[in-house]
Amino acid sequence: MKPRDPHQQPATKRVLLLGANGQLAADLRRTLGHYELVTMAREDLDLTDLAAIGPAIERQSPDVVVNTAAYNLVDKAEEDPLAAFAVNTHAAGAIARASTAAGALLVHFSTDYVFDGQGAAVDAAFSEEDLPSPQSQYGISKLAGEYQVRAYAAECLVIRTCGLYGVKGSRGKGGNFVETMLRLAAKGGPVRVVADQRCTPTFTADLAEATARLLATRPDVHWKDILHVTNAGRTTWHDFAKEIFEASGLEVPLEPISTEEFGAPARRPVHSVLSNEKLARLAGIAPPRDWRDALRDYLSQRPNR
Ligand SMILES: NC(=O)C1=CN([C@@H]2O[C@H](COP(=O)(O)OP(=O)(O)OC[C@H]3O[C@@H](n4cnc5c(N)ncnc54)[C@H](OP(=O)(O)O)[C@@H]3O)[C@@H](O)[C@H]2O)C=CC1
Ligand SMILES: Cc1cn([C@H]2C[C@H](O)[C@@H](COP(=O)(O)OP(=O)(O)O[C@H]3O[C@@H](C)C(=O)[C@@H](O)[C@H]3O)O2)c(=O)[nH]c1=O
Repeated sequence: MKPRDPHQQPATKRVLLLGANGQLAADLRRTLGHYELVTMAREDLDLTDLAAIGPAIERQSPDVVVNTAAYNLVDKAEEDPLAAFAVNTHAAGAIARASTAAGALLVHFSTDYVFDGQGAAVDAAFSEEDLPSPQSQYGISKLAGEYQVRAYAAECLVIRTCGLYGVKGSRGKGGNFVETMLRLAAKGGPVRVVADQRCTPTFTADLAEATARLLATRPDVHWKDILHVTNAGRTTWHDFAKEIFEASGLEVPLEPISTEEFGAPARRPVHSVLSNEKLARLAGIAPPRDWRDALRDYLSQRPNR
């Protein structure tokens, strides 16, 4: 273990990026590219092999470990919760222990699905101090992962985010919501989308930018903190789809439906808008732009698929 003065914040030099083939990782490779960046994907380290995690991280001797790896299949996790817990909870704990042993700060990502949003006002936004109440195996496994990380990492930052879409597309999900909507539109519709779940879809480029700023400035947060980082504003999945079609100049029949009508196996939060207030107040980092601007930027960057 490298000796560390807890009162001195070390300069970040060597960053180990886990989950390196994912969509968020693709943007982090760019925004963290000025560091000595070491990347590990599944083929380098299978995170379900808990015993392999410690030695693999120790070998790299990182100053910072950034863990983007996750089991993201929300519905499938209901029938195979152990698969979700293996990566989202137990691997997260092993990564935290290994980061502590290496003297590294751990940056770990979590989700709005730790909340249920029951009874939340339309204009409400969850703060980091609000009590989580996950409704799905995925959400429970991610919340348990947060606890593992905060219990075992000497220094960590848990970044909760929401509804990610990035140019690379989610590896776990095989794409993202925007691409799914455009694919359904290409078939002519009607596209039916839930209109009773409110959240803030977030462009991975903006999250990766905010993460890089957090690392660069080492702000006045306690390095065991949770921080919410999403694009600004709020919408429903239905209105997000509407905006995707409008911004793409597509006229597609779009029907609002209820969560019950959609009938997914996993329960999702009815309201999971996250407040970025702490990011601005403690970290002094301007919250990412409005979700509509981010979406337009994404649409201009996406390759023609
Ligand atoms: N996607 C979303 O909408 C949201 C995501 N988040 C969180 O943000 C983070 C990043 O998500 P995102 O970039 O979208 O996810 P991706 O699915 O794009 O990337 C996750 C990566 O984890 C890797 N992984 C999964 N299982 C293992 C394993 N056993 N061993 C090694 N690697 C593994 C995958 O590897 P491989 O490429 O080989 O499959 C994949 O590259 C995650 O923590 C997620 O929970 C939070 C809110 C919303
Ligand atoms: C494809 C589709 C989805 N939906 C609904 C299902 C769901 O409630 C919502 C969003 O669809 P998704 O498939 O993106 O849902 P989901 O996989 O639950 O998305 C979540 O992924 C995990 C990893 C997170 O952490 C969350 O922040 C969130 O982004 O839209 C429709 O109503 N119609 C459709 O045609």
